[in-house]
Amino acid sequence: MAVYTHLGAEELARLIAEYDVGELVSAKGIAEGVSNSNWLVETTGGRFILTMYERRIDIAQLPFFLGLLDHLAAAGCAVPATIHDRSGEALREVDGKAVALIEFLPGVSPNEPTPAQARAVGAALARVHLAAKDFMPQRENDLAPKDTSRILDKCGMDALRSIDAALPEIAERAHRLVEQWPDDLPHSIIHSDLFPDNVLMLGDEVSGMIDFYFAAHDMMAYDLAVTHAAWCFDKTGELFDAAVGKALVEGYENIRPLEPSEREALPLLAEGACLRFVASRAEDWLDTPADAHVLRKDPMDFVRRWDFYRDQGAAAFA
Ligand SMILES: Nc1ncnc2c1ncn2[C@@H]1O[C@H](COP(=O)(O)OP(=O)(O)O)[C@@H](O)[C@H]1O
Ligand SMILES: N[C@@H](CCOP(=O)(O)O)C(=O)O
Repeated sequence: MAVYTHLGAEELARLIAEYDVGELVSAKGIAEGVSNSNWLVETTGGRFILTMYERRIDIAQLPFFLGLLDHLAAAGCAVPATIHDRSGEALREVDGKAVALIEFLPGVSPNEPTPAQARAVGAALARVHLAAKDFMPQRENDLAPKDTSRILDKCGMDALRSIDAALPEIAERAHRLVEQWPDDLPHSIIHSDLFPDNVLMLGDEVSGMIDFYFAAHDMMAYDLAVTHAAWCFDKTGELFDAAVGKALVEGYENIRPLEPSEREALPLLAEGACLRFVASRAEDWLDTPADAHVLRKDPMDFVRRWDFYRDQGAAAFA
Protein backbone atom coordinates (compact mmCIF):
# COMPACT_ATOMS: atom_id res chain seq x y z
CA MET A 1 0.00 0.00 0.00
CA ALA A 2 1.21 3.47 -0.63
CA VAL A 3 -1.48 5.94 0.28
CA TYR A 4 -0.80 6.90 3.87
CA THR A 5 -2.92 10.06 3.93
CA HIS A 6 -6.54 10.64 2.97
CA LEU A 7 -7.06 13.71 0.80
CA GLY A 8 -10.67 14.84 0.45
CA ALA A 9 -12.15 15.83 -2.92
CA GLU A 10 -12.39 19.53 -1.97
CA GLU A 11 -8.83 19.62 -0.67
CA LEU A 12 -7.57 17.99 -3.87
CA ALA A 13 -9.55 20.37 -6.09
CA ARG A 14 -8.14 23.36 -4.13
CA LEU A 15 -4.61 22.03 -4.54
CA ILE A 16 -4.97 21.37 -8.27
CA ALA A 17 -6.40 24.88 -8.76
CA GLU A 18 -3.00 26.23 -7.67
CA TYR A 19 -1.52 24.85 -10.92
CA ASP A 20 -2.28 25.79 -14.48
CA VAL A 21 -3.34 22.25 -15.43
CA GLY A 22 -7.11 22.49 -15.92
CA GLU A 23 -9.80 21.25 -13.54
CA LEU A 24 -9.71 18.12 -11.44
CA VAL A 25 -11.54 15.21 -13.07
CA SER A 26 -10.42 12.25 -10.92
CA ALA A 27 -7.74 11.16 -8.44
CA LYS A 28 -6.93 7.54 -7.67
CA GLY A 29 -4.52 6.34 -5.01
CA ILE A 30 -1.66 4.20 -6.37
CA ALA A 31 -1.05 0.95 -4.51
CA GLU A 32 2.60 0.48 -5.59
CA GLY A 33 5.46 2.07 -3.68
CA VAL A 34 6.50 2.11 -0.07
CA SER A 35 7.80 5.48 1.04
CA ASN A 36 5.35 8.08 -0.27
CA SER A 37 1.64 8.48 -0.98
CA ASN A 38 0.96 8.74 -4.72
CA TRP A 39 -2.21 9.57 -6.66
CA LEU A 40 -2.87 9.39 -10.37
CA VAL A 41 -4.60 12.70 -11.00
CA GLU A 42 -6.62 13.42 -14.13
CA THR A 43 -7.56 16.97 -15.02
CA THR A 44 -9.14 18.57 -18.06
CA GLY A 45 -5.51 19.30 -19.08
CA GLY A 46 -4.04 15.79 -18.80
CA ARG A 47 -2.68 13.18 -16.35
CA PHE A 48 -0.29 13.82 -13.50
CA ILE A 49 1.23 12.10 -10.48
CA LEU A 50 0.65 13.77 -7.14
CA THR A 51 3.22 12.72 -4.55
CA MET A 52 2.95 13.43 -0.84
CA TYR A 53 6.27 12.91 0.94
CA GLU A 54 5.66 10.76 3.99
CA ARG A 55 8.77 9.07 5.32
CA ARG A 56 12.51 8.66 4.88
CA ILE A 57 12.89 11.92 2.96
CA ASP A 58 14.50 14.99 4.45
CA ILE A 59 12.12 17.72 3.25
CA ALA A 60 15.01 20.20 3.09
CA GLN A 61 16.50 18.06 0.31
CA LEU A 62 13.38 17.98 -1.86
CA PRO A 63 14.43 21.03 -3.93
CA PHE A 64 17.56 19.05 -4.88
CA PHE A 65 15.56 16.01 -6.05
CA LEU A 66 12.88 18.02 -7.88
CA GLY A 67 15.46 20.36 -9.45
CA LEU A 68 17.35 17.29 -10.68
CA LEU A 69 14.20 15.93 -12.35
CA ASP A 70 13.70 19.21 -14.19
CA HIS A 71 17.37 19.35 -15.19
CA LEU A 72 17.36 15.78 -16.55
CA ALA A 73 14.00 16.16 -18.31
CA ALA A 74 15.23 19.36 -20.00
CA ALA A 75 18.33 17.44 -21.15
CA GLY A 76 16.08 14.85 -22.85
CA CYS A 77 16.40 12.03 -20.29
CA ALA A 78 13.37 9.80 -19.76
CA VAL A 79 12.40 11.27 -16.39
CA PRO A 80 9.24 13.14 -15.37
CA ALA A 81 9.49 16.92 -15.12
CA THR A 82 7.83 18.62 -12.16
CA ILE A 83 4.81 20.85 -12.67
CA HIS A 84 5.32 24.29 -11.14
CA ASP A 85 2.41 26.12 -9.53
CA ARG A 86 1.20 29.55 -10.60
CA SER A 87 3.86 31.22 -8.47
CA GLY A 88 6.63 29.08 -9.99
CA GLU A 89 7.09 26.68 -7.04
CA ALA A 90 7.57 22.93 -7.55
CA LEU A 91 6.87 22.17 -3.90
CA ARG A 92 3.69 22.94 -1.94
CA GLU A 93 2.32 21.97 1.45
CA VAL A 94 -0.97 20.24 2.28
CA ASP A 95 -1.89 19.54 5.91
CA GLY A 96 1.70 20.27 6.91
CA LYS A 97 3.08 17.73 4.43
CA ALA A 98 5.14 18.49 1.33
CA VAL A 99 3.55 17.62 -2.03
CA ALA A 100 4.66 17.85 -5.66
CA LEU A 101 2.78 17.45 -8.91
CA ILE A 102 4.81 15.49 -11.45
CA GLU A 103 4.44 14.72 -15.11
CA PHE A 104 2.76 11.34 -15.70
CA LEU A 105 4.81 9.01 -17.88
CA PRO A 106 3.31 5.98 -19.62
CA GLY A 107 4.73 2.47 -19.33
CA VAL A 108 4.90 -0.51 -17.00
CA SER A 109 7.70 -1.87 -14.82
CA PRO A 110 9.03 -5.23 -16.01
CA ASN A 111 8.75 -8.18 -13.64
CA GLU A 112 11.12 -10.45 -15.52
CA PRO A 113 13.44 -8.13 -17.46
CA THR A 114 14.77 -9.32 -20.81
CA PRO A 115 18.26 -8.58 -22.19
CA ALA A 116 16.76 -6.07 -24.63
CA GLN A 117 15.11 -4.20 -21.76
CA ALA A 118 18.30 -4.30 -19.68
CA ARG A 119 20.29 -2.91 -22.62
CA ALA A 120 17.86 0.03 -22.86
CA VAL A 121 18.07 0.65 -19.11
CA GLY A 122 21.87 0.62 -19.21
CA ALA A 123 21.81 3.26 -21.94
CA ALA A 124 19.22 5.36 -20.10
CA LEU A 125 21.32 5.25 -16.91
CA ALA A 126 24.44 6.38 -18.78
CA ARG A 127 22.47 9.28 -20.29
CA VAL A 128 21.44 10.36 -16.79
CA HIS A 129 25.07 10.26 -15.62
CA LEU A 130 26.23 12.41 -18.53
CA ALA A 131 23.32 14.88 -18.30
CA ALA A 132 23.73 15.29 -14.52
CA LYS A 133 27.35 16.37 -14.76
CA ASP A 134 26.37 20.02 -15.17
CA PHE A 135 23.69 19.93 -12.44
CA MET A 136 25.33 22.25 -9.93
CA PRO A 137 23.62 21.49 -6.58
CA GLN A 138 25.44 18.77 -4.67
CA ARG A 139 24.20 16.07 -2.33
CA GLU A 140 26.50 13.63 -0.58
CA ASN A 141 25.50 9.96 -0.65
CA ASP A 142 24.48 9.12 2.91
CA LEU A 143 24.11 5.41 2.04
CA ALA A 144 27.72 4.66 1.10
CA PRO A 145 29.28 1.53 2.69
CA LYS A 146 30.59 3.45 5.72
CA ASP A 147 27.00 4.58 6.42
CA THR A 148 25.24 1.30 5.66
CA SER A 149 27.78 -0.67 7.68
CA ARG A 150 26.97 1.66 10.59
CA ILE A 151 23.24 1.03 10.04
CA LEU A 152 23.82 -2.72 10.44
CA ASP A 153 25.85 -2.16 13.61
CA LYS A 154 23.10 0.08 14.99
CA CYS A 155 20.50 -2.65 14.40
CA GLY A 156 22.43 -4.74 16.95
CA MET A 157 23.65 -8.30 16.54
CA ASP A 158 20.75 -9.92 18.46
CA ALA A 159 18.18 -8.06 16.38
CA LEU A 160 20.00 -9.02 13.17
CA ARG A 161 20.11 -12.66 14.33
CA SER A 162 16.33 -12.51 14.90
CA ILE A 163 15.91 -11.81 11.15
CA ASP A 164 18.40 -14.47 10.05
CA ALA A 165 21.23 -16.28 11.82
CA ALA A 166 23.62 -15.32 8.97
CA LEU A 167 23.26 -11.55 9.40
CA PRO A 168 25.71 -10.87 12.27
CA GLU A 169 28.52 -12.34 10.15
CA ILE A 170 27.41 -10.06 7.31
CA ALA A 171 27.88 -7.04 9.58
CA GLU A 172 31.49 -8.17 10.04
CA ARG A 173 31.90 -8.58 6.31
CA ALA A 174 30.64 -5.02 5.87
CA HIS A 175 33.49 -3.65 8.01
CA ARG A 176 36.03 -5.30 5.71
CA LEU A 177 34.31 -3.87 2.63
CA VAL A 178 34.44 -0.33 4.02
CA GLU A 179 38.21 -0.63 4.24
CA GLN A 180 38.55 -1.66 0.60
CA TRP A 181 36.04 0.89 -0.77
CA PRO A 182 37.41 3.10 -3.60
CA ASP A 183 36.49 6.73 -3.97
CA ASP A 184 38.67 7.79 -6.85
CA LEU A 185 36.47 6.67 -9.76
CA PRO A 186 34.61 9.20 -11.96
CA HIS A 187 31.66 10.86 -10.24
CA SER A 188 28.34 12.39 -11.29
CA ILE A 189 24.89 12.44 -9.73
CA ILE A 190 23.72 8.83 -9.47
CA HIS A 191 20.18 7.43 -9.11
CA SER A 192 21.23 4.82 -6.49
CA ASP A 193 18.00 2.79 -6.58
CA LEU A 194 17.24 1.98 -10.23
CA PHE A 195 15.31 -1.24 -9.59
CA PRO A 196 12.87 -2.51 -12.23
CA ASP A 197 9.99 -1.03 -10.19
CA ASN A 198 11.55 2.40 -10.66
CA VAL A 199 11.64 2.08 -14.45
CA LEU A 200 8.64 2.39 -16.75
CA MET A 201 8.92 0.67 -20.11
CA LEU A 202 6.95 0.51 -23.33
CA GLY A 203 8.12 -2.76 -24.84
CA ASP A 204 11.91 -2.53 -24.99
CA GLU A 205 12.01 1.27 -24.65
CA VAL A 206 12.53 3.11 -21.37
CA SER A 207 9.63 5.56 -21.08
CA GLY A 208 10.43 6.74 -17.56
CA MET A 209 12.86 6.50 -14.66
CA ILE A 210 11.28 7.55 -11.39
CA ASP A 211 11.96 7.74 -7.64
CA PHE A 212 15.14 9.81 -7.64
CA TYR A 213 14.89 10.32 -3.87
CA PHE A 214 18.22 8.60 -3.16
CA ALA A 215 20.06 10.50 -5.91
CA ALA A 216 23.43 11.81 -4.76
CA HIS A 217 26.92 12.68 -5.88
CA ASP A 218 28.92 9.44 -6.11
CA MET A 219 30.77 7.05 -8.44
CA MET A 220 28.94 6.38 -11.72
CA ALA A 221 30.21 2.78 -11.87
CA TYR A 222 28.67 2.20 -8.43
CA ASP A 223 25.26 3.16 -9.87
CA LEU A 224 25.79 0.66 -12.69
CA ALA A 225 26.65 -1.97 -10.06
CA VAL A 226 23.45 -1.16 -8.09
CA THR A 227 21.43 -1.53 -11.28
CA HIS A 228 23.21 -4.81 -12.08
CA ALA A 229 22.34 -6.22 -8.64
CA ALA A 230 18.73 -5.03 -9.03
CA TRP A 231 18.08 -6.30 -12.58
CA CYS A 232 20.08 -9.48 -13.13
CA PHE A 233 18.67 -11.86 -10.50
CA ASP A 234 15.36 -13.43 -9.61
CA LYS A 235 13.65 -11.79 -6.64
CA THR A 236 15.35 -13.91 -3.99
CA GLY A 237 18.81 -13.49 -5.50
CA GLU A 238 19.28 -17.21 -6.12
CA LEU A 239 19.33 -17.16 -9.92
CA PHE A 240 21.64 -14.90 -11.91
CA ASP A 241 20.80 -14.08 -15.52
CA ALA A 242 24.13 -13.56 -17.28
CA ALA A 243 22.50 -12.42 -20.54
CA VAL A 244 20.63 -9.62 -18.76
CA GLY A 245 23.85 -8.56 -16.98
CA LYS A 246 25.87 -8.51 -20.20
CA ALA A 247 23.20 -6.49 -22.03
CA LEU A 248 22.93 -3.98 -19.18
CA VAL A 249 26.66 -3.22 -19.20
CA GLU A 250 26.81 -3.16 -23.02
CA GLY A 251 23.86 -0.76 -23.15
CA TYR A 252 25.60 1.50 -20.64
CA GLU A 253 28.91 1.40 -22.53
CA ASN A 254 27.21 2.22 -25.84
CA ILE A 255 26.59 5.67 -24.34
CA ARG A 256 29.40 6.03 -21.82
CA PRO A 257 32.34 3.60 -22.09
CA LEU A 258 33.74 2.59 -18.69
CA GLU A 259 37.33 3.40 -17.81
CA PRO A 260 39.48 0.29 -17.14
CA SER A 261 39.61 1.18 -13.41
CA GLU A 262 35.79 1.33 -13.28
CA ARG A 263 35.42 -2.01 -15.02
CA GLU A 264 37.92 -3.61 -12.66
CA ALA A 265 36.10 -2.22 -9.62
CA LEU A 266 32.63 -3.45 -10.66
CA PRO A 267 32.61 -6.68 -8.56
CA LEU A 268 33.60 -4.78 -5.41
CA LEU A 269 31.12 -1.99 -6.17
CA ALA A 270 28.41 -4.63 -6.57
CA GLU A 271 29.26 -6.00 -3.12
CA GLY A 272 28.79 -2.45 -1.78
CA ALA A 273 25.44 -2.25 -3.57
CA CYS A 274 24.35 -5.47 -1.86
CA LEU A 275 25.45 -4.14 1.53
CA ARG A 276 23.33 -1.01 0.98
CA PHE A 277 20.15 -3.04 0.43
CA VAL A 278 20.89 -5.61 3.15
CA ALA A 279 21.26 -2.74 5.61
CA SER A 280 18.21 -0.66 4.61
CA ARG A 281 16.04 -3.78 4.41
CA ALA A 282 17.25 -5.05 7.80
CA GLU A 283 16.58 -1.65 9.37
CA ASP A 284 13.10 -1.47 7.78
CA TRP A 285 12.38 -5.08 8.80
CA LEU A 286 13.05 -4.26 12.43
CA ASP A 287 11.15 -0.94 12.25
CA THR A 288 8.02 -2.31 10.58
CA PRO A 289 5.48 -3.96 12.86
CA ALA A 290 4.67 -7.51 11.61
CA ASP A 291 0.98 -6.55 11.17
CA ALA A 292 1.66 -3.34 9.15
CA HIS A 293 0.11 -3.20 5.66
CA VAL A 294 3.51 -2.78 4.04
CA LEU A 295 5.38 -5.59 2.38
CA ARG A 296 8.67 -6.13 4.22
CA LYS A 297 11.57 -6.76 1.86
CA ASP A 298 13.89 -9.59 2.85
CA PRO A 299 17.53 -8.53 3.45
CA MET A 300 18.65 -12.10 2.68
CA ASP A 301 17.72 -11.58 -1.01
CA PHE A 302 20.78 -9.29 -1.14
CA VAL A 303 23.00 -11.48 1.02
CA ARG A 304 22.63 -14.15 -1.70
CA ARG A 305 23.58 -11.60 -4.36
CA TRP A 306 26.53 -10.48 -2.25
CA ASP A 307 27.75 -14.09 -1.96
CA PHE A 308 27.46 -14.38 -5.73
CA TYR A 309 29.56 -11.27 -6.45
CA ARG A 310 32.14 -12.27 -3.85
CA ASP A 311 32.48 -15.79 -5.26
CA GLN A 312 32.39 -14.86 -8.93
CA GLY A 313 34.50 -11.68 -8.88
CA ALA A 314 35.22 -10.43 -12.40
CA ALA A 315 33.32 -13.39 -13.91
CA ALA A 316 30.05 -11.75 -12.77
CA PHE A 317 30.73 -9.03 -15.34
CA ALA A 318 32.45 -11.11 -18.01
N1 LIG B 1 5.91 10.05 -13.12
C1 LIG B 1 5.22 8.93 -13.04
N2 LIG B 1 4.51 8.49 -14.11
C2 LIG B 1 3.76 7.35 -14.04
N3 LIG B 1 3.63 6.60 -12.92
C3 LIG B 1 4.33 6.99 -11.82
C4 LIG B 1 5.14 8.16 -11.82
N4 LIG B 1 5.68 8.29 -10.58
C5 LIG B 1 5.21 7.27 -9.85
N5 LIG B 1 4.40 6.47 -10.58
C6 LIG B 1 3.67 5.27 -10.12
O1 LIG B 1 3.63 5.30 -8.70
C7 LIG B 1 4.24 4.14 -8.15
C8 LIG B 1 4.96 4.50 -6.85
O2 LIG B 1 5.95 5.50 -7.10
P1 LIG B 1 7.33 5.53 -6.35
O3 LIG B 1 7.96 6.85 -6.63
O4 LIG B 1 8.13 4.31 -6.69
O5 LIG B 1 6.86 5.47 -4.82
P2 LIG B 1 7.73 5.13 -3.53
O6 LIG B 1 8.75 6.21 -3.43
O7 LIG B 1 6.72 5.16 -2.43
O8 LIG B 1 8.35 3.77 -3.74
C9 LIG B 1 5.16 3.61 -9.23
O9 LIG B 1 5.33 2.23 -9.13
C10 LIG B 1 4.39 3.98 -10.51
O10 LIG B 1 3.39 3.01 -10.75
N1 LIG C 1 14.63 -0.61 -3.86
C1 LIG C 1 14.87 -0.81 -2.47
C2 LIG C 1 13.88 -0.14 -1.58
C3 LIG C 1 13.69 1.36 -1.84
O1 LIG C 1 12.33 1.64 -1.76
P1 LIG C 1 11.50 2.43 -2.87
O2 LIG C 1 10.12 1.88 -2.77
O3 LIG C 1 11.62 3.87 -2.45
O4 LIG C 1 12.11 2.15 -4.24
C4 LIG C 1 14.87 -2.33 -2.12
O5 LIG C 1 14.43 -3.11 -2.95
O6 LIG C 1 15.30 -2.66 -1.02
